[in-house]
Amino acid sequence: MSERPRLTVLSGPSGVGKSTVVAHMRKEHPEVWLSVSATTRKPRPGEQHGVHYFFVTDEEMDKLIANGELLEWAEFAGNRYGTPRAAVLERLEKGEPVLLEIDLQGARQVRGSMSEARLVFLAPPSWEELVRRLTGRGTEPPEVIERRLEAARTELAAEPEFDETLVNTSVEDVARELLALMDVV
Ligand SMILES: Nc1nc2c(ncn2[C@@H]2O[C@H](COP(=O)(O)OP(=O)(O)O)[C@@H](O)[C@H]2O)c(=O)[nH]1
Ligand SMILES: Nc1ncnc2c1ncn2[C@@H]1O[C@H](COP(=O)(O)OP(=O)(O)O)[C@@H](O)[C@H]1O
Repeated sequence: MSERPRLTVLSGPSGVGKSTVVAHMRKEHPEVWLSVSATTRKPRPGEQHGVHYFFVTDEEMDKLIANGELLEWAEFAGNRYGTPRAAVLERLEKGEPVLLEIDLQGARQVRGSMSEARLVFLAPPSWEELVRRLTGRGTEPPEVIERRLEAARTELAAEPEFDETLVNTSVEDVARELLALMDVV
């Protein structure tokens, strides 16, 4: 156990399996606190306000940004996403392990503002497998998938900026590796 649990950032291209890995990990370790982001994206079927995201309007997002309420924020594939600052700082103060699942631009901002953060990159086993997962998820129309794959090329190229890389071949293995990196097990 380290003296003070650090902030861990998990990033990686859309469709690589971030949500799947995090959900698997938290099933067995609910003490890992996952920040709930605000987003202007519309909810997918089954997504709940306050659980998966805080779904906000453009005006509400403008206010969150203007009031300095976000630790970081970014525009990704046509929508804005941001991490509510207060909740993260509160958990870190209490010494709880904190996980942010955010995009590359957000990860860079956190690196700049919180030097103790550990940045973890989740990589696909191959480009073809990433396309298969993103397409197979069936949550986005083809033009949105295209946009996300375009972003994915930039994100994959930025992998060397991260402290650690985990390849998502097996959800179970990656979840275990992530827990170990977070000093939870
Ligand atoms: N910068 C930033 N990115 C976020 C935040 N929340 C989610 N994201 C990222 O935004 C991207 C799109 O998320 P989403 O629309 O849920 O699609 P999915 O990751 O493919 O399921 C992903 O890379 C997320 O990690 C946030 O608060 N800040
Ligand atoms: N290790 C894996 N092997 C095969 N399929 C996976 C794996 N991890 C995730 N998936 C599948 O890939 C798709 C995208 O995963 P998701 O967790 O939504 O990605 P992200 O949150 O990174 O956008 C989902 O259909 C999920 O079931």
